[in-house]
Amino acid sequence: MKTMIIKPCKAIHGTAELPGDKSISHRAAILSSLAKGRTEIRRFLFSDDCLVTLSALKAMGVGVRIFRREHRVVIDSSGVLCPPMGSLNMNESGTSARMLMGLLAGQGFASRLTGAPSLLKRPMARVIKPLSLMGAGIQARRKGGKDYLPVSIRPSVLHGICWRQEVASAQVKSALLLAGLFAQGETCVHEAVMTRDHTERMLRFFGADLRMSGGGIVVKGGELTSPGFVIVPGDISSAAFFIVAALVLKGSRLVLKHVGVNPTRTGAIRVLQRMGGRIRLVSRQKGYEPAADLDIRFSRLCGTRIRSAEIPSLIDELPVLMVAASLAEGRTVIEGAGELRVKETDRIRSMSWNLKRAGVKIGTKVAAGREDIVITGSGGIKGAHFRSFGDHRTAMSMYVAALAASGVSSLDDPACVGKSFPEYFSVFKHLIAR
Ligand SMILES: O=C(O)C1=C[C@@H](OP(=O)(O)O)[C@@H](O)[C@H](O)C1
Ligand SMILES: C=C(OP(=O)(O)O)C(=O)O
Repeated sequence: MKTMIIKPCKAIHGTAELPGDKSISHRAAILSSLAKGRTEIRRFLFSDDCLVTLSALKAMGVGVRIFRREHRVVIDSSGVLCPPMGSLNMNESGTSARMLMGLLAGQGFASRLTGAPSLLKRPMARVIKPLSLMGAGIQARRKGGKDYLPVSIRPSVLHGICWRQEVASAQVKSALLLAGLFAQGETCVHEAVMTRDHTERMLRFFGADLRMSGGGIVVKGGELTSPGFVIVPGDISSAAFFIVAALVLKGSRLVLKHVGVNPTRTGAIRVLQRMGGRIRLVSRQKGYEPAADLDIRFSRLCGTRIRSAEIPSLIDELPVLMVAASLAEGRTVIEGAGELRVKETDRIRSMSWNLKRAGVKIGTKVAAGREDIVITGSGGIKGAHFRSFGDHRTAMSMYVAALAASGVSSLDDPACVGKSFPEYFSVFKHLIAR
């Protein structure tokens, strides 16, 4: 898609039901493939990344039937994976790469994972190190003393370990828990800061022997049982763009239906409420994952301090929170934002580049191994030519910034939003038009 021209918009209005959660869609597909029999996944997210996971599972003999118009996937599995022909390409999906590495480490066949150039630059030692301690035979491409994709995985006999997380990463935790299903003994993961717990919830939903013990998550090997069907709630990370747009565009009122509100994912809501954002959770729905409708009204935002311990609960929302901070009154400090440097692109660099163009005062401060972002909000930004840097969250964030800007903007490579939210612009058009 060529450069998109974006005109400022007065307000957004209406009700929308957003696509299913990306993290939960990946997990639903993987666990359904490990459970013998049929599982139907409803409201599955058909984005580039989740399709990567489905293709990899299909390449390992899992029956995958896609009903796109109904947002449904039907998985038929024997409960046992088969050796894939050739390499499995993870394209740009870090979640697929790291979680499948954990899964493949414990299989009785060899495999190889590769990916697109952006993924080949992302760190893999964080997952290879603990998997190797479990006995996995993983050979990575080494560059500058660090591990990257492609990786080759030898069939190995795994044994459980007790692992204290060195990086607050749900992908790493999930890889270890998946490997733990195929390991002898118990596998235990301790987190200093809790990350999204979708894998734990989904494993329990599929009957795995998983419990909390001594502050750690403990899983035992064993078979999974399909619950028959899984309903994926709406993606809070996708909702965040609409929430910020409704908060900053004067006179807006928006209702988002059936959004996942797992507390390990709702840090952005808490931060925006702290900034003065009027966001209400209504019609709460219980289940293996909690959900709710979100009612959002235009609000006057003020700056805040986001603490390091909050980062895992809002990591993917940070780019759009940076937009909210730019449009707020006063200073916002985001402590310990360094993980943003190792996403699809360096999101501190991509967002700083764009926001500076929009006239925002933004800088970083590095001290004692921690990187903070400091934004001085002035209540307004100006239109400019924005760049996606090939990164979906940067593109979607700068689209929101452009809607709120004074003057026309443009955005290159808007098609990259397909990684997590192919219908992004059409949902916005519907809410702007009303
Ligand atoms: O587990 C997951 O589904 C994810 C975890 C996060 O990554 P990290 O585990 O690297 O923090 C997040 O950024 C990613 O979009 C999805
Ligand atoms: C970082 C992301 O995903 P992944 O790590 O799966 O590539 C994201 O969706 O913002």
